[in-house]
Amino acid sequence: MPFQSVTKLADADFPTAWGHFRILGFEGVVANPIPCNVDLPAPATRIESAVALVMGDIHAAPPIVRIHSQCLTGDVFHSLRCDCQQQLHQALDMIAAEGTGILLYEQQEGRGIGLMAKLRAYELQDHGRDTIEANLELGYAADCRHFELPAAILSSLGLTAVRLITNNPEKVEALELAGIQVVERLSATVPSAPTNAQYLQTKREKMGHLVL
Ligand SMILES: Nc1nc2c(ncn2[C@@H]2O[C@H](COP(=O)(O)OP(=O)(O)OP(=O)(O)O)[C@@H](O)[C@H]2O)c(=O)[nH]1
Ligand SMILES: [Zn+2]
Repeated sequence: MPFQSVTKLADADFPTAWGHFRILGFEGVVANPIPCNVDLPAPATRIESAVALVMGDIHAAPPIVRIHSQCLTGDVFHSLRCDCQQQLHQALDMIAAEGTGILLYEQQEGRGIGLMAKLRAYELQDHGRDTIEANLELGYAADCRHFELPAAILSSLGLTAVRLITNNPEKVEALELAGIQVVERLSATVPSAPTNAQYLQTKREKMGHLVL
């Protein structure tokens, strides 16, 4: 999906529990976005935003990168329905251990369907649907995300090669397509729990994620 523009809007000091980062804010304008829901009209343009947490010298060698999709329920409320919060913390632990790396936090809540639709999908899952079936029943694609904005941000940071923390082959493909070499894929697998076992099984069996 082509971007009309990708702009860096802010670059500030950012001390955290994991160490010292810079926090960068980016905005991208997408022209003629493909609608994600069959029942909703597509706007002429869509604005996407993402945050980059940058630690250390990211140009000395291909840095560790995590592209993390927003999950309010997991990241903020520590939900046990998914593995997002543990993945977020694991990635920040890995970056802190190396003293360098980038966490891209992109606002594609609920695999791009938005928070309210994700909560409605949870309701359907409570009645037996898996994550994909619930999205489809609400008129959405199984996964509405695309990863052009994170790729464009990495390019704008002057990177041509990274080590990517992910189990999702689509993220690797998206970066490679954008001319960013993924020289290593680092596993984003975290221990499963009874509350997220079916969620992880669907990712593995129906979405092709490399969850061990
Ligand atoms: N639609 C929908 N989205 C969900 C659900 N559970 C979690 N999500 C969203 O899924 C996104 C995370 O995607 P995942 O498929 O778990 O993982 P990934 O980012 O593709 O892959 P990794 O890089 O391996 O973590 C976040 O935006 C969550 O809000 C759900 O039941 N339904
Ligand atoms: Zn989550």
